[in-house]
Amino acid sequence: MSPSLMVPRPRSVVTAVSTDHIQDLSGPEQRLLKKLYEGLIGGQRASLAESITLVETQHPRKKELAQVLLQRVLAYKREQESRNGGRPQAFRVGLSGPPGAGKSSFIEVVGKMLTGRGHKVSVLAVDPSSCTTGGSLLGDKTRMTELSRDMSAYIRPSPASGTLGGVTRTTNEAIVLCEGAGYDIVLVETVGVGQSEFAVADMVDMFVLLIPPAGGDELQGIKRGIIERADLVVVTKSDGDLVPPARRIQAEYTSALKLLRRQSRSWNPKVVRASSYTNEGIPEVWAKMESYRDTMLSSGELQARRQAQQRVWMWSLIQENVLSHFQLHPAVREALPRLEQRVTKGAISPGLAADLLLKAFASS
Ligand SMILES: Nc1nc2c(ncn2[C@@H]2O[C@H](COP(=O)(O)OP(=O)(O)OP(=O)(O)O)[C@@H](O)[C@H]2O)c(=O)[nH]1
Repeated sequence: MSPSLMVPRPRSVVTAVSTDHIQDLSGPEQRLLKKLYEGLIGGQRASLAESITLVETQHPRKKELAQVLLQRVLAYKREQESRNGGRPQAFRVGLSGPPGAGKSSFIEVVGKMLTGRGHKVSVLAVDPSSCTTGGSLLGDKTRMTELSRDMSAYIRPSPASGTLGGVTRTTNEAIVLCEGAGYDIVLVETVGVGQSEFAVADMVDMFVLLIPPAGGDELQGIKRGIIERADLVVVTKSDGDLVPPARRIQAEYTSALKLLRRQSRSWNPKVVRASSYTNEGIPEVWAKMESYRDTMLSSGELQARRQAQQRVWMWSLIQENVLSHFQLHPAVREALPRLEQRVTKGAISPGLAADLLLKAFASS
């Protein structure tokens, strides 16, 4: 993109973030940020919840405040990490699977096991249905009832509205806030619908696919592309009558994974079975996750993955922002309906229309 097409950033954002200060913030704003920051790093759930609400806001000034808060939390996390020899302190795990795969039951038992072992666990949801329909695949029913009562756990439903891009951004930011609040395990849950799985795979250290032990049609919804992204596949509900089909699915996925391109030089994706009802296989699943983390940390791949994710995240923010500036630009808005109509009728080529719109955008 030529420099003339670049969108100037609103000045106030630049000032607020780069100086992190004080002269730009009013007294009440400073007090609010101080209260949130101190509460958050003190591990208070109410402050964490309020901080996540702040990053989810659409309000322009509050968005700026959210960025200031994030900068402070990031600085705090960097300090903590450098004390930890540069190793990330938290482990981010993405969990996905078709509706009814047993995700919430799985997260409930794994989450309880982990808090029982002294971990602090947060669960964030990315629900693409709330973006498109305003309804929700993940949020409507009561899920993870026990874990939600656990003081060492924090469960946050998906933001109720916005584009997938917007939800992705706020989830990325919510991860940072959870880690600042001392949650050492962050689980990001999504359903296997639309692009949300790929978005989640791009924001975590490890991506886990949950597959129910049912054949045929129910598995049709699982995209090949997402299986390639899985570091671990868990065949759920492996109990009672479901053990034989669970074994069969395990064998099928094990051979399917062998044919796929490896994502990591040090880790081979595995397929395991577990039951949230009997708890069988649950400690083993966690042991595999830990072994993944140790392997990827010692090979340096985990750190490299995070660095790459930061870049991807930045570029997707830029794309989203540039596009919305473009769409809101007065000259573009004026020319767009007529040009769109002419393109649809075949009067001019899409390329020419795009050029004209970009010129209109760049010229004023
Ligand atoms: N037999 C058996 N059933 C299970 C197990 N885990 C979950 N289920 C059942 O499977 C159904 C779906 O479980 P959920 O945990 O709600 O699945 P989910 O993937 O979170 O579902 P959505 O919220 O629709 O995305 C429920 O009826 C559960 O009781 C299990 O380990 N064994």
